[in-house]
Amino acid sequence: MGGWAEGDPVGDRVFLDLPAFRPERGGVLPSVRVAYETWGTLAPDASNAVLVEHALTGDSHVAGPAGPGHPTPGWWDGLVGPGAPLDTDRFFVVCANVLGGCQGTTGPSSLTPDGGRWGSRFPEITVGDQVRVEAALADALGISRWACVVGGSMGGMRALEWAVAVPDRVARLLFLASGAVATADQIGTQTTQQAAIRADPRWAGGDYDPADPPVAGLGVARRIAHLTYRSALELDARFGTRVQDDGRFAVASYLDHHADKLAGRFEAGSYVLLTEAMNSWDVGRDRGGIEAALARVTARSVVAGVDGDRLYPITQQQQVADGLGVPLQVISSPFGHDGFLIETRAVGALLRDLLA
Ligand SMILES: CC(=O)SCCNC(=O)CCNC(=O)[C@H](O)C(C)(C)COP(=O)(O)OP(=O)(O)OC[C@H]1O[C@@H](n2cnc3c(N)ncnc32)[C@H](O)[C@@H]1OP(=O)(O)O
Ligand SMILES: N[C@@H](CCO)C(=O)O
Repeated sequence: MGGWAEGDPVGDRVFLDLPAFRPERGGVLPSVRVAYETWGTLAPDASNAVLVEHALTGDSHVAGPAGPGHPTPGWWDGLVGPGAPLDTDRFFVVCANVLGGCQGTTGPSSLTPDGGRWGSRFPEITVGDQVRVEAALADALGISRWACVVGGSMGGMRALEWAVAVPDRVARLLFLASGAVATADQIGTQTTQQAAIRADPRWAGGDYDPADPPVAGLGVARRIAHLTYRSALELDARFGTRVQDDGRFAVASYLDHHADKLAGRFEAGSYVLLTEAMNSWDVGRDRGGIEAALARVTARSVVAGVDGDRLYPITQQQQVADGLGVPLQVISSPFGHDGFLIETRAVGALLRDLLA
């Protein structure tokens, strides 16, 4: 299907410094740094730009190997590159680390002007705030209208917010494995994850020592989250009741592994802040409700979900598809929510159709 290959041109992570930013719920960030990567070449009229929005623990590194500033290989590696669905011979692909994140964009682990870390002083942020920062990035890059905005899960929220907040700036939209508003189930599992982090004494109210972070709490949060990202059937088929030589249930060992990996690459402060932004997500707030908000969208849209997704059930994408007046595309996958990351062939086919 194409995709990034050794030797292909890839953008290094670059930074844009923005002036003071006022989040909608109060407070002020005296400056905001945005870390982003690009692939391909921007057309002289800037008409070929595609914005890719990463999910909760993702970053700007959509494609390419792991490296400095990219703790993991590209999370949609096969989808970006010459001849790939996001064909870098045609498109200029942009992905920025989200406001509040921890892979180069300003977040709770960033330094304040007084030289300390933001920690608990970091203001509450919303998905709308995150998109306003991305709009400033688009302005700086000279992109007045995206050829396409693409996102899954938390990235789907930002993609939809773009298409609703500034419809004239989004020509096409791929909304994947996400919802128009947080559900009680999502808020419940995410606040439980936050509670696990807060219960770690190292959390210190959010002002933890960066040399001794609350990895135990973050690890428990990831275990809970990871269970919601996969399906019960898949886990049972893979691990069943198997006990490893080290005495651990195989599934517990698998979750330990994912907990350790996340704790090694992610900040607990960003985890709490970003899950709270997801908890407050409601595209219809202050817009007369979800239906009225979706009616603002002018982008040619594809809405897709994963059939076994227990976290963002397909009914949530059906609501968005109905509101946008498009058919719902269902990706069949045993993996559940993580299907949006794993089923790149199916996602690629949707992208090719949308961008044809
Ligand atoms: C846009 C974004 O969201 S970006 C962020 C996405 N990336 C991540 O979240 C990174 C964490 N990983 C994941 O969430 C998922 O692994 C995905 C979606 C990326 C990939 O899913 P899959 O390919 O199905 O991988 P899977 O969940 O099976 O995990 C494989 C890992 O588990 C390990 N593993 C499997 N069984 C066991 C076990 N019994 N004990 C310990 N480890 C185990 C494998 O060795 C492998 O380790 P590695 O990733 O260090 O190589
Ligand atoms: N594995 C994804 C799932 C959230 O959508 C992540 O960690 O971002």
